[in-house]
Amino acid sequence: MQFQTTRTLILASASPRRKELIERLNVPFSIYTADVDEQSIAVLTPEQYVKDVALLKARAVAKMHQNAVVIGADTTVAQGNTLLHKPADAAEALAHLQALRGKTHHVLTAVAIIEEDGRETVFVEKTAVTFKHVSDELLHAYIATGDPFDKAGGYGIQTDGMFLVERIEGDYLNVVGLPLATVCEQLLSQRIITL
Ligand SMILES: Cc1cn([C@H]2C[C@H](O)[C@@H](COP(=O)(O)OP(=O)(O)OP(=O)(O)O)O2)c(=O)[nH]c1=O
Repeated sequence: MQFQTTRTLILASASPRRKELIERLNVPFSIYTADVDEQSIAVLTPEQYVKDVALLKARAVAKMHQNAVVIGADTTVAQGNTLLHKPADAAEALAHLQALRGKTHHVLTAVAIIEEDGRETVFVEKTAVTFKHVSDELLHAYIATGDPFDKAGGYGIQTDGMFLVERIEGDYLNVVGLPLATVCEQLLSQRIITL
């Protein structure tokens, strides 16, 4: 697909997955990131938390690039009201994956769009993911690949985490880090991109 834009687009993300997905729109964009303190955000509900973090990321970049449309995102894994962030070490990765094993959890990605005039739009997409009843042996082997550590919940559905997944309900790309179809729909509706 080839979309058009006359605006300056910035992706406020260091995630290689988000970069690859935004590239599929075939419009020019740049990447800038700013350090944010995600721990400063209070967790009221998983929905509110991801929205606030996505906004924090987008605002930190928009502050320095006021003539651009800035897109920020945050992906978080929620099991009920418990959030499972990126694991700090192998023990935490194992704890996350054992907690997710044989059950259904939700992956929430919030996308925040800040326009040149400061107008903010934020939305959340939710995908239900059910894990298989996998063995500890498989979990150890998966953790040894190093894949869990830069990913919310400690797995990547698009990488070897695929061996843990029984089924999903909702947008697959939302789990990978950006619900591209909804992002595209939103950018079209705000006339940030056109056909
Ligand atoms: C559950 C899951 C998460 N993830 C990734 C998506 C996100 O990149 C990451 C969650 O961390 P985020 O904090 O959302 O993003 P990030 O730190 O990678 O990048 P930035 O803050 O600069 O935008 O987990 C996968 O790649 N696959 C999966 O299956």
